[in-house]
Amino acid sequence: MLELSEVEVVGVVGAGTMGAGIAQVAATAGYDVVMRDIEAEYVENGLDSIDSSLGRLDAKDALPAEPETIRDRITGTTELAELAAADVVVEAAVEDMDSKKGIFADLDAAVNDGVVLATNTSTLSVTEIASATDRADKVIGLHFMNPVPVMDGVEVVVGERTSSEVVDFAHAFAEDLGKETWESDDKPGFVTNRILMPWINEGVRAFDEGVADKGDIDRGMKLGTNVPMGPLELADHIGLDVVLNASETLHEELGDRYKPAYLVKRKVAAGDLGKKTGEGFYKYD
Ligand SMILES: NC(=O)c1ccc[n+]([C@@H]2O[C@H](COP(=O)([O-])OP(=O)(O)OC[C@H]3O[C@@H](n4cnc5c(N)ncnc54)[C@H](O)[C@@H]3O)[C@@H](O)[C@H]2O)c1
Repeated sequence: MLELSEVEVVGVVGAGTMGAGIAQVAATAGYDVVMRDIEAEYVENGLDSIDSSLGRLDAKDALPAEPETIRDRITGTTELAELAAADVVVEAAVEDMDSKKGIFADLDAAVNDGVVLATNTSTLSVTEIASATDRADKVIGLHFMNPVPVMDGVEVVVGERTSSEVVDFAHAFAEDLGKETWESDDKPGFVTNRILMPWINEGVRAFDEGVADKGDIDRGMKLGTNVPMGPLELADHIGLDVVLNASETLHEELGDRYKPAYLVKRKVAAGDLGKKTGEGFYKYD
């Protein structure tokens, strides 16, 4: 299934922040979507967040169809077997190698031979994930950015065995979802997180070492380098647990310049994970 014109059904694994976003943009582009999570409650939460997001976009006249029409294209399920209908699958489950390998082995058995299996991993090796399947040539990274319906970019990550046809297909598919793409080799952190994680950790260390107040660090980077969020704000937005996990993976692979900042570890230990828990470097209502 390497012709985009033959793709009718998009499978999505995981109905969390990213899975729900990917399901939403695929349905908005006109595809039927099967979104699978492990518990009915997680599926429902994912569908609720899609409803809210579609409602917000509709209020801004930013949808190509009625929100109900788009929403009706999405089927939520806990059944792996329902993914058998998919012509391409994007996995957006937990960032853990053993889990991803288990999911890819299951997908490999569940879907047709020609189906491309993409992972939304932020930092894990696409090649290693692909090794859990008998179709490593059809496994690729499609690294969507958060929030998926809002962010324009998708990083296409090429594994050791990914075929050039699958790379072309991945770019075309992401573009059809309204995204612009860039390509990265399968090296730790790809382009984005390899550069972003040390930037965030350095911002946290600068704060910890008293270089400036946290507000001044964020304002300095925004006004000084034209980024929309400074490092501490962005860390809160991403989730400090996610930043720590990504930094630890990169540290393991790339050495000491990727060492997570101490304050990130301490905040995660305290349960202050950023926006999602109401407190990180800043407090949220
Ligand atoms: N959140 C971000 O900013 C962001 C950005 C880019 C990439 N990513 C990557 O996307 C992936 C998902 O991240 P997220 O933030 O959406 O996580 P999340 O925790 O919000 O959602 C993950 C979902 O996957 C489900 N899940 C776990 N095992 C599963 C299985 N076997 N089958 C089906 N569903 C399963 C969980 O129940 C959960 O609902 C991760 O690999 C992450 O690194 C996240």
